[in-house]
Amino acid sequence: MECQRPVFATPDTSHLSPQDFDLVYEPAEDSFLLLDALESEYFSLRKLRPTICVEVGCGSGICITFLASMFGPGACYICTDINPTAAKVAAQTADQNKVLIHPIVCDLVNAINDQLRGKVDILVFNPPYVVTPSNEVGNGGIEASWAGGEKGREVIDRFLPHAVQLLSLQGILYLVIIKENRSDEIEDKMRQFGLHMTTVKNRRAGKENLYVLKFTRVT
Ligand SMILES: C[S@@+](CC[C@H](N)C(=O)[O-])C[C@H]1O[C@@H](n2cnc3c(N)ncnc32)[C@H](O)[C@@H]1O
Repeated sequence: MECQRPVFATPDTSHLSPQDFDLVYEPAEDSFLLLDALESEYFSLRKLRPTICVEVGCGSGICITFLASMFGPGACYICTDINPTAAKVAAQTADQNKVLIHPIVCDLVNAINDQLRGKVDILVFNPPYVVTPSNEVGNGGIEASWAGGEKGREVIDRFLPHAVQLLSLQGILYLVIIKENRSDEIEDKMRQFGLHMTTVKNRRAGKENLYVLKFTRVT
């Protein structure tokens, strides 16, 4: 008998107000595409028996909360954001949805790099990917949600070498990008680090062509 993939509810963010979303990224098409991708990967991810899941740039906390609902209390759920309000709001989202997460305020994965090297089973990042002038990158606050600099890749390119180091042998990275970020160039970079890339989801949303890329170690 064929086993049906379970459907997971989108985390409840009704506790967040419009004022919260002046300070923290409001879940949008990119966030929901990432949730769809994770849900579609449920069986492959379950096989990993994940023990450590990390989201970089958690914003409202919708994605890490979704992962925590998928895999339950057997794993540890850590998320980071450079925006302190995002870390606070993400903790509230987890509470609202009755899961436990550990938000950390830091640049990318600086605070967990050493302790979690080679230990992360599921790593996700919906990064600031919009093509903007370089001087808009890393300005903090809500602008940090989208400002990606040249080719929209300045934050992504800084993150990729860290991702490679964090992943466990079986670990999987899911990364949201848009067409302008040049998936072919990202694929070349990651191949040099020994990672194989596939596309899990692709959707057009207004002007944006969104992709969820998946990276695994070449065995
Ligand atoms: C596009 S939003 C995604 C938010 C959330 N994950 C979602 O999918 O709705 C990008 C997030 O990355 C965070 N961010 C940007 N630069 C970062 C950095 N250098 N280190 C950690 N987080 C960063 C932003 O503050 C923002 O919350």
